[in-house]
Amino acid sequence: MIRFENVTKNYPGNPRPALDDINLEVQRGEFVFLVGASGSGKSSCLQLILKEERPSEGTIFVLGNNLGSISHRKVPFFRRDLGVVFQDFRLLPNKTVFQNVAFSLQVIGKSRGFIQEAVPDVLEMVGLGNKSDRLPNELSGGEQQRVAIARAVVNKPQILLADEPTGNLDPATSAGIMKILERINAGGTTVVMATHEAGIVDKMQRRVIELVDGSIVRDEVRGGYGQTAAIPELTPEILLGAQIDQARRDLAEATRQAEDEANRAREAHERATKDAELAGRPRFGAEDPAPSAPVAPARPELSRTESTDVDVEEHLSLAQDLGLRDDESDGDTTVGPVK
Ligand SMILES: Nc1ncnc2c1ncn2[C@@H]1O[C@H](COP(=O)(O)OP(=O)(O)OP(=O)(O)O)[C@@H](O)[C@H]1O
Repeated sequence: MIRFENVTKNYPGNPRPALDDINLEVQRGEFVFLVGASGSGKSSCLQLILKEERPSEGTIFVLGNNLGSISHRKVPFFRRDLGVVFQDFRLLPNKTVFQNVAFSLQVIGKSRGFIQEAVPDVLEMVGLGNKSDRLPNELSGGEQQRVAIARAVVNKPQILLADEPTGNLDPATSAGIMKILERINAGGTTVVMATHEAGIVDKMQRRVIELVDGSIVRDEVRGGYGQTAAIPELTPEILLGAQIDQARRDLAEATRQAEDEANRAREAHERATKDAELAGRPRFGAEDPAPSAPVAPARPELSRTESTDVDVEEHLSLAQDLGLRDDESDGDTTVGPVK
């Protein structure tokens, strides 16, 4: 169903490969966790499966297609058999729950009748049958993710790719999301999920593929999150702790020096005032204040994120994110099926 043969992925400007000579095979109906520290190559794997990125070396087969042989025009068709779920939901904010799910079917040219039947079914399946008229901002994070899952599976894809789908959710809500993904998998959909969540992986006891620096270091049929995936994330924290301690010491030393300097200046000022008084000279005027400790320069203003209007561009880019539109169709503002 998914096969990587000696796949290496290099990104421009990055001397180390994101994926380094990977070989893996995922069978139909499997539930696979991709685990590993940040930067280990999990998202790159998913992007390669979706043909969002091309391998620098090696060959990838998905659903019997050699991805290197699929032309750009055919990519949207290929992606119809793949559903995608992201950590940040990526819902259209001004569309209702129903419209968000219907969107992915409209994009691929499904009939009105099909949409009217399929959308309520899938919303029922994710437990949102009674919320189809709500807008995304009227839903909890877990509910928004359920809408995103409904949108990903409404067309019954053979493969569901999930990139940190529980990353923004609390443990109880995440457990609900995992139940839905399990149900989708039980219905025959192959699920590949990248995650950092040890608790979920340990509880599910499914296949675990662990990446370290772009290499597969573990591929277990029924595995847990493991120890090594966590070590690279802990190490920087330890280093960070040492750096914070050093920064504190540096700051204390700089403060002490500044105070010494201010004291010396104040003493000199007092001495000079006294000398002037003794010599019968005028005192220092108000326009000649006592030196004070240096003032820290003002911090530069942080730039504010610009708000963007919901418009055609947003719909097009969402269609691209969902793999329903070829991202190289410059100037083409339709999101319908490629003929
Ligand atoms: N578009 C890109 N351009 C350059 N380097 C990239 C790009 N995308 C990813 N990388 C690099 O490739 C490596 C793997 O990144 P990837 O996003 O696949 O890791 P990840 O395991 O999914 O990380 P995370 O858990 O933080 O999402 C990292 O070193 C990353 O900086």
